[in-house]
Amino acid sequence: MNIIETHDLCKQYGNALRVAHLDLNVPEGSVYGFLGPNGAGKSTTLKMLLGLVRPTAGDIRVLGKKMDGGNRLAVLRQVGSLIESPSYYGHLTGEENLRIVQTLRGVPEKNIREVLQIVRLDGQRGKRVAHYSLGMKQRLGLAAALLGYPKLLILDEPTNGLDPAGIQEMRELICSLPERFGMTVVVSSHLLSEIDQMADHVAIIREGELVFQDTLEALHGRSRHHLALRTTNNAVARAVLQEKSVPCQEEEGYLILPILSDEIAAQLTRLLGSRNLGVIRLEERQKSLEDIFLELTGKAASL
Ligand SMILES: Nc1ncnc2c1ncn2[C@@H]1O[C@H](COP(=O)(O)OP(=O)(O)OP(=O)(O)O)[C@@H](O)[C@H]1O
Repeated sequence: MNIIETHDLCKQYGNALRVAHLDLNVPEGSVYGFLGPNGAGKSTTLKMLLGLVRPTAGDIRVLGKKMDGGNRLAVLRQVGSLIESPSYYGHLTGEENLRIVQTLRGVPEKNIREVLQIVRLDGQRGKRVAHYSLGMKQRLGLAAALLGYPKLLILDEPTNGLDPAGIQEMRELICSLPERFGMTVVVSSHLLSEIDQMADHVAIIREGELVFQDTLEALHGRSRHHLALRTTNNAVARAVLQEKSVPCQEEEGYLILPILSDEIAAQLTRLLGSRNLGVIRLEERQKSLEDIFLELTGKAASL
């Protein structure tokens, strides 16, 4: 079952279609990484899922219900979110801040202690939030999102601005939520490496359009092995390969071929030698996830 389904979801700002015909399927119990370069439309999409931005066109179903006027509030009661920097009262303690949210949401008081423990802020609960580090503030934001033990958690770039230790901690926390509490987590990022370490399903968007949606495993499956061949005359070598029906394409001075058995590779190098071609390099390569991200989005993975 999919906990979120969108169909033909669009958002237009001025004349520009910033989110274009998105069909998203978020499986229940997954950590669903929503990946794309800056400005690709991630925040706009997540805000539409939460009813904070009105779609120009398309349908959204969350927890099996269509997100329209009648259902919206009932659905959102089962959804927690952290969008942009969390807001808080700096002069109040972490616990006092959570008490305000707890009262507004009408959830049991005992949840405050529990979520403070989950985000490992129980030792700092009496400290004023103005004196919290950025990582602590971010964890407090997550605690507020967790207060009602939502079925679905939507987090927009939750590791933005955190130091490496804070990032690692947030990542571990997010990964643990489906198993510990049966939650589904949608988490956006512009960093492939981050999604690679957190998610089991991935959607990649580019300029508002979905360019990939599948399991993380399927994304890894795209990083195929291949052979790279460099000879003293690639143009002639290419013709020889064609004669032998070996598909190849030229990339930066190398002929790129599919993986061949040792025996066929040996035959091929002998044949090239017999045509007076020297083999300078014959190496096995694998496309990295970064290469795939670049192919899909036109942007480097770390942008
Ligand atoms: N309220 C708005 N009015 C006009 N244009 C907007 C508005 N909100 C977003 N946009 C534009 O829509 C596009 C997508 O923005 P969005 O914030 O959704 O991207 P993003 O993928 O979340 O990027 P980032 O990682 O930088 O936050 C951008 O070109 C942005 O300028």
